[in-house]
Amino acid sequence: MEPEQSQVFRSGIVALAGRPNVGKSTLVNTILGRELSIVTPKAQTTRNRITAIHTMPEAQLVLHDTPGIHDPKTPLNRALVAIAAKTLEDADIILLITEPLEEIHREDLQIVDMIGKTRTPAVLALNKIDTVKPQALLPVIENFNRLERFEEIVPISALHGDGVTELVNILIRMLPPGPALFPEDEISDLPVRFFVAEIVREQITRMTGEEIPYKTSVVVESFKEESERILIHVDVHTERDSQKKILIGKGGRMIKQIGIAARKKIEDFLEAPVRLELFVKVTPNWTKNERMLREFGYM
Ligand SMILES: Nc1nc2c(ncn2[C@@H]2O[C@H](COP(=O)(O)OP(=O)(O)OP(=O)(O)O)[C@@H](O)[C@H]2O)c(=O)[nH]1
Repeated sequence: MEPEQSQVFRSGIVALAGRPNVGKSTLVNTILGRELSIVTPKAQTTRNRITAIHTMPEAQLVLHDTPGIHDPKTPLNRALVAIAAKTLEDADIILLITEPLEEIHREDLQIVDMIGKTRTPAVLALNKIDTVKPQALLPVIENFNRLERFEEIVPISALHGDGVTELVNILIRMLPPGPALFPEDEISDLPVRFFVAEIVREQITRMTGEEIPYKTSVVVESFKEESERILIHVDVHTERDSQKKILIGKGGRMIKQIGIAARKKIEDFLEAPVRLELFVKVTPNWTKNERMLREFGYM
């Protein structure tokens, strides 16, 4: 007997694209049902490509984060735009996430332009619908429909979960048939080091405000499993002495707080006791220097 359509297992890669703060991390967390990626109210915390894997009985979704599309003036931005273009091209589906604004945001149009240069089918998730009246949605949907780039436009609230199941079902239907790309118990193919760095970054963002996180790069220098606990040595690179001072704080108070909060989260994540050592360093021009961008994994 031929298997029914619904019995065919599907799997593939979904590239998540969207401006900072539209709710990509929140959506990934809602889909996965646990806190895996980093959610903060500050923009651009997900600078590297996060891969999250959601395995269901009938399908496996591999979610790739696409870096924001910036004016490619600096080497860092050029590297990010190149990664973005490749992520979109390599995916099975592009999922653009945005908010219901009266007019389409300029940066969304840039992403739509990039989508047009790929052969990848695209879906639009209109997030944060809990923040607008239902009648405000229709004109927004029409604006995006006119671009003729999206196979589906799905209103959702990533925060409250509305529409997320529908969205996932649409994505599953669009995936090619095929076996799971990753073993079932694997949530992410990114090394633990990456998550450790993201957790430290998140705490820096939470505790220092807008400016500092953009100017820092967090690198896990070593990760040793000892008998009693895991010893982790992390370097936080800043561009200037003034930023280092803010990060360290009066009498070392700031870095201590960041370290304590990050350690707790890392322990929750690894389910093991951790000793976290944070070192703040001044590495001038790290965002401008291509060699260092490569070293830090941005290229
Ligand atoms: N009201 C409302 N707020 C939301 C919704 N989804 C996300 N948010 C909020 O929007 C803010 C940004 O969400 P994130 O998930 O961090 O956004 P992001 O797109 O991953 O941001 P970057 O890491 O900067 O790319 C957070 O304060 C979320 O709580 C939603 O459906 N409704």
